[in-house]
Amino acid sequence: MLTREPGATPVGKRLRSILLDVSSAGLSHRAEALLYAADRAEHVDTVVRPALERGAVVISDRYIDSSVAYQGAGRDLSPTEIARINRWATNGLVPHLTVLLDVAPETARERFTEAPDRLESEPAEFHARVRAGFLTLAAADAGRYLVVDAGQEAEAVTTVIRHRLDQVLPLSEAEIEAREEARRKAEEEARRKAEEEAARKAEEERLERERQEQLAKLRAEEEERKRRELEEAQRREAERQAEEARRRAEEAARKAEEERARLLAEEKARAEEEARRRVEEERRRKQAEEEARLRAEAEALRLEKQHKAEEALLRAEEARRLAEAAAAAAEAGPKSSAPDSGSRRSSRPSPTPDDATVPTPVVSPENAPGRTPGRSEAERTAELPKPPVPPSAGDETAVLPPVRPEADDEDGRTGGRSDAGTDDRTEVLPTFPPGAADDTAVLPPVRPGDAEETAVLPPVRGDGPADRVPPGYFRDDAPATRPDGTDDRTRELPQLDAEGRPRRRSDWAEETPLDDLPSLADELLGPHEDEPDEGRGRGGKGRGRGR
Ligand SMILES: Nc1ncnc2c1ncn2[C@@H]1O[C@H](COP(=O)(O)OP(=O)(O)OP(=O)(O)O)[C@@H](O)[C@H]1O
Ligand SMILES: Cc1cn([C@H]2C[C@H](O)[C@@H](COP(=O)(O)O)O2)c(=O)[nH]c1=O
Repeated sequence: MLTREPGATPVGKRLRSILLDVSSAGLSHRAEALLYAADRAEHVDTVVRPALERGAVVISDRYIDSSVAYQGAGRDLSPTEIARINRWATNGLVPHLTVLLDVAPETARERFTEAPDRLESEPAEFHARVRAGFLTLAAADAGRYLVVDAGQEAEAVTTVIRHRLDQVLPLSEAEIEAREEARRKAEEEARRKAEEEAARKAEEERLERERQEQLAKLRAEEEERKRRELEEAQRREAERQAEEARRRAEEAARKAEEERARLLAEEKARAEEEARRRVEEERRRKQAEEEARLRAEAEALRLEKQHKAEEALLRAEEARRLAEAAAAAAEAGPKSSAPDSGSRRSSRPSPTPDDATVPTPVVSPENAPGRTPGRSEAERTAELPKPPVPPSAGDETAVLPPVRPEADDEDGRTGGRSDAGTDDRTEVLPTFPPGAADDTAVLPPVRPGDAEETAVLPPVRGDGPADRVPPGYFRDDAPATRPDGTDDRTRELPQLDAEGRPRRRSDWAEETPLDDLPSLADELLGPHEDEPDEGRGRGGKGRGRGR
């Protein structure tokens, strides 16, 4: 039970007013002390004791110690007398615990909420003695006092006081029930918290499991993704390697094909080159054979012509001798020699004494001795009838002396004889007069069908024996210039067309190695001294004239 002094009872209320009202100023200290004791006696008797008897815990705001401090220490009264009066007034009721809230008088004055009453209006020294009186009482009986610093926070003051009361005061049923309820609540709270904690932990564990499972799933997915990426990379690498291998194989095949093609091309080129070489060798072989054949033919022809020329010369020489013999016989006795001469040349007129030589037999294609059907015109004109030649005449005409220029006579003929003897005369051939040379150099055109006529040349009449042989027996000294300007003077007659113009040499008439062969005159008379060696190739025919 909470109660207070002065004023807890009706009498105490009226006493409080008397005591605290400032209008009571001047109240004697003993009256004041007795009034506070009277209030207390009434209070204990009517309030405290009844409460204590009911078993209540009575907490009273102020009691006997306030009178000892204020009226004993503060005033000029004896604290012991104040204490004895109050023990008497309360019949010796002493509290179990007295809590002294100690605070400085200045602090207490600052906490005033109302106008200070008559005691609060006392000076500071009064309040200082009151404070000292309390502390002395507390110090005198420390077991019953609890001195609390009231200058601290109110909650702190409360805690200190409650703590001390819990040690002194027994628990009430309500307090015991409250404590049991609190314990149950605490246990329930603890169980709830434990369950919540368990649930939280379970949830956390579940979440952790889920998180771990999610992590594991993510790791698995990541590993699967990496595995697939690795497989994809490996697949791509395998494809790349396969593609690379295929490309290399294709490249190798291409190179092999190129190498094969190159080898085939080389083989083909070699074969073609070999074929060309063989063809060329065959052509050269055939050409060599042809050239050999042509050389053989030319050599045979040359030998044949040489032989024929020698025979013709021998016959001419023999004819000349016969003519000279006939002339001598005629001078000696024309009638005796005439028959012999006439018997030989019954079909021809006898030569006159003025003739330098015997009449040259006219050679025609029909009566040309040794004529071979199918020969060319040139060949036919070169062949002369063979006059009778003594067996020994060939030896005499085989070696002819050189012709000396001074032997030529005024007419340009080479009828002079050398001092070497009779054989030399056969070396000196008559020079055709300008007119005669023209007759033989420019022949009438050869027409088809009358080719035989061009072969019958008119006899050349001159002073020398050679003038009496038909053209063709000996080569003309005068150059027979061809219409085309070439200087073929012996082997070929000029070829003229119907109008008398030189016939163009046919395209097919290619030059042959025979062109470079020495002519018959070359063989018989030797090379021309005034011609350069390099000119003897192509212009070999007809050289040696004028010798
Ligand atoms: N520890 C404290 N800290 C601050 N303020 C306090 C404290 N204790 C009390 N007070 C205030 O001081 C004033 C006086 O307090 P309180 O009434 O308890 O003193 P009292 O001495 O019992 O007064 P009264 O003589 O009128 O009974 C009140 O307003 C109260 O709130
Ligand atoms: C009990 C008692 C009190 N007093 C004084 C102390 C105070 O100033 C007042 C009481 O006022 P409160 O506000 O109730 O504290 O009275 C005293 O002088 N003697 C006493 O015995």
